[in-house]
Amino acid sequence: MSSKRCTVIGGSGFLGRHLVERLVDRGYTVNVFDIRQAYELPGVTFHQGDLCDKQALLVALKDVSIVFHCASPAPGSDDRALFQRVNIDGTQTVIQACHEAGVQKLILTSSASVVFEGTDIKNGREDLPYAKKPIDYYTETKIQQEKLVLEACSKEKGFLTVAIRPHGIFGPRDPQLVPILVDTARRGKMKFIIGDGSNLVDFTYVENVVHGHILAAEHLKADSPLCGQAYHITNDEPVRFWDFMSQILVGLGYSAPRYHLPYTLVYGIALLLWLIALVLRPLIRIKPTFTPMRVALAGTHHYYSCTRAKKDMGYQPPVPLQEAIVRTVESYPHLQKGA
Ligand SMILES: NC(=O)C1=CN([C@@H]2O[C@H](COP(=O)(O)OP(=O)(O)OC[C@H]3O[C@@H](n4cnc5c(N)ncnc54)[C@H](O)[C@@H]3O)[C@@H](O)[C@H]2O)C=CC1
Ligand SMILES: CC(C)=CCC[C@@H](C)[C@H]1CC[C@H]2C3=C(CC[C@]12C)[C@@]1(C)CCC(=O)C[C@@H]1CC3
Repeated sequence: MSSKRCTVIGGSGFLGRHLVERLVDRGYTVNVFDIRQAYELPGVTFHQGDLCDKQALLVALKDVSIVFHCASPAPGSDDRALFQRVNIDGTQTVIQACHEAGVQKLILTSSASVVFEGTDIKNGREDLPYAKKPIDYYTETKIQQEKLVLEACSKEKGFLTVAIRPHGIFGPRDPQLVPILVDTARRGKMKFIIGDGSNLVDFTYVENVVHGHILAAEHLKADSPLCGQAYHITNDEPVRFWDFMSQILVGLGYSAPRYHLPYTLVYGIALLLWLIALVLRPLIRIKPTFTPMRVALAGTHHYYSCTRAKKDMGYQPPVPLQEAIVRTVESYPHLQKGA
């Protein structure tokens, strides 16, 4: 079995597709397994299916030595059953399928949010405890998913696992961050800064996240410290949340937010709106822009140390933040003001 044959589960998604493209550039033979086929690429074989279906997975894992698992329902969904089915039950199925297919390495895309509870994290390391009160169902199931994958690591069985924890991934073709931001600006709701605007956050360029995944796959060996461990992968340049948002907005021709609102006031209003939406749910479905989770993400410090990744796999982010922002803004001409 060639060590350069791999399958990317979730390879049609934002991160997955960037990963697939880079793997192909580096001479890997790549299978994509996803519930949808979003593109075609020479040298890449697509397998359409649900990762909860072991038989479908086994076809895509045949003769493969490395599996990257970066599939998940979108974090914005509030479908608890879907998160449980895909992130927990489905990940168990992925692990079983890897065993049966003789896969040697499993690289999971986890999330730095597994330790975030809505309060400040400054330079957080991987040994922070998992969140006892995760901010949403998505994060709750990402925690369980990471535990499953790391506990499955077994040198005896020749099955090695590692989890990559990125934070705030952005870049070309991202369907979340820039589109949500522009949509909010177009609705005239990007006028306010929550808090004093000094909170630092990690935003990580997608190519740097891809680099971290490939380094992890290539350094994961029976005698390496990576076995069964989690690694933060960020741009290693924490930035003020509101400066980052403003740079993207101004780059696309919109005004930067200017007026400050107290954090506790906005959080309280978001909590009230969330409760109202919950009560009215049997009658009408409302999706407020300002959810408590979003307000917490926009108004607290949450940045992480990637010292462990630097030490164990020689990680350094190849694309600096300013260049990443320019590349990202240029990649969204259709979201420019007036376009
Ligand atoms: N975007 C971000 O800022 C961050 C993302 N992550 C993680 O990175 C990973 C990739 O995220 P994105 O690329 O942003 O998401 P995405 O939504 O663009 O990609 C996810 C892919 O998974 C596929 N998928 C979903 N359910 C599936 C199922 N049952 N069977 C097979 N495929 C399925 C989707 O079709 C999609 O192509 C996820 O695990 C996410 O939790 C972690 C931290 C931050
Ligand atoms: C670092 C990190 C985890 C980023 C995640 C991405 C999203 C959660 C953000 C992308 C756009 C952000 C955004 C807001 C909250 C967080 C995001 C959805 C607001 C809704 C916060 C309140 C506002 O004033 C408007 C913001 C629009 C953009």
